[in-house]
Amino acid sequence: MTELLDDPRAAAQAAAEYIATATGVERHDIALVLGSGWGGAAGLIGETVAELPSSDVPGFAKPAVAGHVGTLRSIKVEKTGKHALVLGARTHLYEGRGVRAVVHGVRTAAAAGASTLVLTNGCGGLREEWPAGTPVLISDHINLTATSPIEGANFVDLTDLYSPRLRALAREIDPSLPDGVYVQFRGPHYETPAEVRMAQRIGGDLVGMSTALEAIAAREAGLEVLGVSLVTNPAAGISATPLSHAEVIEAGQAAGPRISALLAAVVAT
Ligand SMILES: Nc1nc2[nH]c(I)nc2c(=O)[nH]1
Repeated sequence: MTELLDDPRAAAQAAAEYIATATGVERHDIALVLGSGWGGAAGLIGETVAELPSSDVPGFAKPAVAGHVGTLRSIKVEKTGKHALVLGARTHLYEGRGVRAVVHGVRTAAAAGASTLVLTNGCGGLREEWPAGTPVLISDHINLTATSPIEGANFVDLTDLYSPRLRALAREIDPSLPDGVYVQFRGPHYETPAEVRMAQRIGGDLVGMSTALEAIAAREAGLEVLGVSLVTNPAAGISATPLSHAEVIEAGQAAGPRISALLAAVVAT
């Protein structure tokens, strides 16, 4: 049986056409993927024009957990009149749907007309000076997934993949934002303390299970990318006293207003 994603380009086109019809918005200028802890940002970006279950959009996953339906939101940015497409549901590589499914949302955003992509995530922090709740601008990544969304002899350059222009703009809004290198592991297990030490030694500052593959696909599609991580926990072995899950959730929530305001300001520029 042929799968829609057997032809990624056609699948993205079909998804973009579905979104244009379902939302009544012909073209979306900017797309955002909201990771763990970033959900509150959508409400600050502007007025929701339409919201639809991601699972209704061609190529997007059916809800993994019954009742847990991710949504796509079309938001009109007040200040600029631009249209933002907020992808509330992310497919992770560890779900086993393949790398085409992981980057389908990014390719759909490009097909929908976006020229800018904001990728956010929750992640583990490798620096003791970055407690849970610290937002970090991704300056570069290390892809430890051993795969790529790019197929065939298409040797895409990834220099400045995380736009220096957009990072400078974010830092004008919040000068205290540090830069960090994000290391994507496949997951779903967390890293061992030895793997965390390895990630530090090879130049990583953050560890996660998303973002790098999406950013590569975004570059291939010609999108300008801003990546922002929210440290939600010290990575394994970093902190002598591991946070409880409740403390991790609390730290993420406490950071909510600051990171939501940052995203809203970036989108409105
Ligand atoms: N790989 C990895 N992903 C994460 N996501 C979150 I939230 N915390 C972590 C973490 O410590 N490691």
